[in-house]
Amino acid sequence: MAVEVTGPLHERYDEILSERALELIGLLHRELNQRRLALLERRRARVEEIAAGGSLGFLAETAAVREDPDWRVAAPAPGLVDRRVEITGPTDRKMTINALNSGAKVWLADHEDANTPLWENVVGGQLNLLDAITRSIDFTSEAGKAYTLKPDDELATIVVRPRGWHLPEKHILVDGERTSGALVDFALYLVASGQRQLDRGQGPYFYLPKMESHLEARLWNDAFVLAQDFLGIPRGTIRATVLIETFPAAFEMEEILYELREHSAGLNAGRWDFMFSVIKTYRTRGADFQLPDRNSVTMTVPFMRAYTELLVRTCHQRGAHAIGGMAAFIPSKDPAVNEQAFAKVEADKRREAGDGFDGSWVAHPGMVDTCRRVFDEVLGDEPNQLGKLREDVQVTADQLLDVAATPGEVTEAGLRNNISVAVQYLTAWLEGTGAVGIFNLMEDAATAEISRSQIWQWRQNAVVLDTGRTVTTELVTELADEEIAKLDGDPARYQAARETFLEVAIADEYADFLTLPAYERMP
Ligand SMILES: CC(=O)SCCNC(=O)CCNC(=O)[C@H](O)C(C)(C)COP(=O)(O)OP(=O)(O)OC[C@H]1O[C@@H](n2cnc3c(N)ncnc32)[C@H](O)[C@@H]1OP(=O)(O)O
Ligand SMILES: O=CC(=O)O
Ligand SMILES: [Mg+2]
Repeated sequence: MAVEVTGPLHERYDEILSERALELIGLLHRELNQRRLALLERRRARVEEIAAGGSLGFLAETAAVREDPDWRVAAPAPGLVDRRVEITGPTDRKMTINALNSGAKVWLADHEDANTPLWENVVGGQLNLLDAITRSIDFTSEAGKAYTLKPDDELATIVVRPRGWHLPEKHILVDGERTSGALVDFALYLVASGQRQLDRGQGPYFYLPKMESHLEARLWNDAFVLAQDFLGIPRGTIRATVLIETFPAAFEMEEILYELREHSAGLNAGRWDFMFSVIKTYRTRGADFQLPDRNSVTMTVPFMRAYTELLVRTCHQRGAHAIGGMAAFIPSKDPAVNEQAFAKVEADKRREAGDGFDGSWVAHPGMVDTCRRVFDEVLGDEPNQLGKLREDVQVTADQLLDVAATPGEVTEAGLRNNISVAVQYLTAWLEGTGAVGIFNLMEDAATAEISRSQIWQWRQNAVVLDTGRTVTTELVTELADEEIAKLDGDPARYQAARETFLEVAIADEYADFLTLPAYERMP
């Protein structure tokens, strides 16, 4: 059986779904898919061990990698030396132009947390990237506003984030099997745009999400080697920054860098998925691993400090960039809210720059200047802080695991907020939009995962709220209906999201990712 495309073929889709791209997808699938599925199974086995009383920790079998002082990752590639401000966002046409023009050094072109893997987004996003790279992109809004790219030297470097290892792609089959969304996004970009990026003096660069172990990093590295050999481009051409955004990966940062060292462009502290993963991994272990209301878990609580400090030290010891995470505040039309949002983003970036991060993320073009100004002050004339080795940092496994030291309470307002955010986000996601502003915050797949996972854990732990009510299936269902009634428009619009929400927030069997059942509801 061959490689089959079952999704509709719209105008120009043949430029992305080329024979060569499909051939590469076939090769990657046949060589790597069994390993991918086995690694996903391994994730489940680890959660079961933890549920039975086990614990995460640094690995004995990889001690030699951590103890060898001599290895380093590859030197930074062109366009990735100075990464003081990185903007993230989906790859629709208007946002592609806005992000590239934003003044950020890097644009994380997102096919992951900020994207719904609707077929039209999967292929259409790649077309927009191709047009951006060939400088042929433009856009006119319904109101007649025209968008074009600024001159080359003012544009951000493109770094594409493919889907995580867990998501399938149902519109491309190999030998009758669904393919991996991660490998599809990777291969489509590499074949359509990789050489063009090299011709422009940069390269095919990626951000790799949601990995849980160094073995998953090895799988990516093997995909890179296979793809480079297939295309006849030198090994090490592809570069990848790995998001350390799962609890297990925090114990394998050094090993992840090592596996990818020839292709590595550093690590990023993906705080939102990290928080989701903490809840998910220890969800049945009672109060010691229970977090309070989502909005009260800041980056300065002990386990978050431990994780980010260790990340900077690990990266800089190995010559790799350490990139900070996303403050979810976005500009608001309300001046008081706006002032607070900017103050919070500034404080967040100031902490990161002071800790030694080489740059950080913003969710909105309006935040680029704030982040740049803060990093400018700390970097001076240097493009990064790779020389700041942070030898003062010593982080133990116990510090990484100290979730219990997080202050804060679980309130009914927090529960209602989680319900409303999750339902509103799922509604947008099912309609094809993967990032939205809700209650003055950026919400995406990672933040929605926190909301629904907290509810699952609070119900599991029968938490008593500040109002004296206990979190039960009945209470969550009742509050969901109350919160949906407050939303604008026809309540019928929220029905599919309500059903998906209840499935992922209170069903006895915990769904590994909310996007998995949601994807099955999509065409
Ligand atoms: C946990 C994580 O993984 S974080 C990374 C993943 N998440 C993201 O990337 C989210 C990125 N941010 C966004 O998608 C958006 O900022 C949103 C959805 C939160 C808010 O977007 P909007 O509601 O359009 O905000 P707003 O109306 O203030 O936008 C003003 C302008 O900025 C543009 N804009 C806003 N955010 C972005 C962005 N991230 N990239 C490019 N352009 C952007 C808008 O398109 C709009 O353009 P226009 O004036 O030309 O029409
Ligand atoms: O991808 C980033 C995160 O915080 O999650
Ligand atoms: Mg994430």
